[in-house]
Amino acid sequence: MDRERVRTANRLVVKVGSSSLTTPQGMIDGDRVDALVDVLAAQRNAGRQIVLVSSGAIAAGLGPLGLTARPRDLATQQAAASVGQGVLVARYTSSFARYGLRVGQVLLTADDMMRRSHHRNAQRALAKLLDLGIVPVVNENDTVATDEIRFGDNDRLAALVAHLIHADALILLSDVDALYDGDPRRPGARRIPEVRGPEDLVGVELGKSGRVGTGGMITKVQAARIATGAGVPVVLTAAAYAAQALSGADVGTYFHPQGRHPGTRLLWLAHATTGRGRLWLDAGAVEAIVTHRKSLLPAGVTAVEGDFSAGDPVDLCGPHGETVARGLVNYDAAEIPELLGRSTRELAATLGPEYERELVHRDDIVILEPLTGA
Ligand SMILES: Nc1ncnc2c1ncn2[C@@H]1O[C@H](COP(=O)(O)OP(=O)(O)O)[C@@H](O)[C@H]1O
Ligand SMILES: N[C@@H](CCC(=O)OP(=O)(O)O)C(=O)O
Repeated sequence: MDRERVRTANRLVVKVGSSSLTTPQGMIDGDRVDALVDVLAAQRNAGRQIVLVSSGAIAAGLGPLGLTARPRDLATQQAAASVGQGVLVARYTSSFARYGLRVGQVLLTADDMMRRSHHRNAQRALAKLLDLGIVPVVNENDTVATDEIRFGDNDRLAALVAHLIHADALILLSDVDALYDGDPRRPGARRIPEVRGPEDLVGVELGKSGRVGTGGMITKVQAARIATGAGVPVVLTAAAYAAQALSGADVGTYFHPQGRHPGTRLLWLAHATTGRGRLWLDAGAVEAIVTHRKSLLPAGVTAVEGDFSAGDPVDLCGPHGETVARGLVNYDAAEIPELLGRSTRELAATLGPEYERELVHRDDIVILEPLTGA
C-alpha cells in the first residue's frame, strides 16, 4: 500500500501553515501549537527525525505590534516577522521542552536554496541538528527578504527542504483536511484522496488562501509537485489529522512520488529561482527545446526582456508569451538584441568565435510543466 512509505518514513519534513497556528483574529494560538507538538514530539521520541517548517512569524508579531490584520506593506511585514519569529520559536522551545526535546531555529532565504555553496551549508546544518536529536524549526528569513528574493510561502520552501535533506516524506498541514476538487467551503466539493500526476488535477480549482495564509492551494500543489518529482511522497491534510497522516492512515490527499530524481541544480532552477528576464521563442525553438531537448540558439529567439547578466536564470516563453522553460543564459541582456534571429555560424563569422556558443545550453534548461495537466 502506498501510504506505507509515509508510515515507515524515518526522516520527515512537516510543514504547518499560519492558518493552523492562529486564532480567528490571526494571533498565535498556544493550544494549537501544543497540540501539534504533542504529535511531533511523540514521533521524535519514537525515533523518527522531524524537520518542522513553520509559518506564523508574521501572525505572531501582530499582537505585540498592536496590529489586527496582516500588514500589506513589506516593511511592516518584515517588522512583524522579526518580532513574531522570536515569539514563535520561544513557544516551540517551551512546548517541545515538555517532552525533553530541544529545537533549533533555521531561517532560510531563497538565495540559500539557489546558490550551491549556500545550500550545501544549509544541508550540513540541518543534518547536524538531526544527528544531535534536535528538532529544526525552519522558516523563511522574512525580515531580510524583499519581494524580489522571497519565496513568500513556506509550502515550496518545505518541499525544497525535503529534497535538501533527502526526506522520506513531506507532510503539509493546513486548515483544510485535504485537497478538494473546488473551494471546500462550497457544498458538494469532493475530497481528492490521491494524486498520481498532473492528469488527476485536470479541472481542479486551486483557490487562494482563506485567512492569514499566503499561498492557498496553488503553492501546496506546487510543493507537492516539487517533492514528488524528487521522489518524496506528500500528504496534505489538516493539522488536526497530523497523527493519522504520519501513521499512514487514509486522511487528506496523498501525492504519489514520481520516482524521478532530477539533479538538484535543475530542481532549484525550476522551483527556487524566478526568471530575471524573458526570452521570446518562435514555435520552432519551442519545439526544439521542449520536444527535442536541444540547446536554445539565437536564431529561434525573437525578443528579449529584462536586465540580466550571463549566468542568470531567465524564463523562456513561446510565441504567445506562455512560459515553457527556464534556463541559465550565456549572455548579458544587453548583448542579445544584435544576435536575435541570426545563425551561430554567421555570428561566429562576423563577431568572432566566442559568439558560436548557444544562448542557453540544454544542460541548463528545465522544462516547466503546467500544474494541473493539459
Ligand atoms: N481546491 C481546494 N482544496 C482545498 N482547499 C482550498 C482549495 N482551493 C482553495 N483552498 C483554500 O486554501 C486554504 C489553505 O491555504 P492557506 O490558507 O494558504 O493555508 P496555510 O496557512 O495552511 O498554508 C484553505 O483554507 C482553503 O479554503
Ligand atoms: N514566513 C511567513 C509565512 C508565509 C505564510 O503565511 O505561509 P502559509 O501560512 O504557510 O501560507 C511567516 O512566518 O509569517
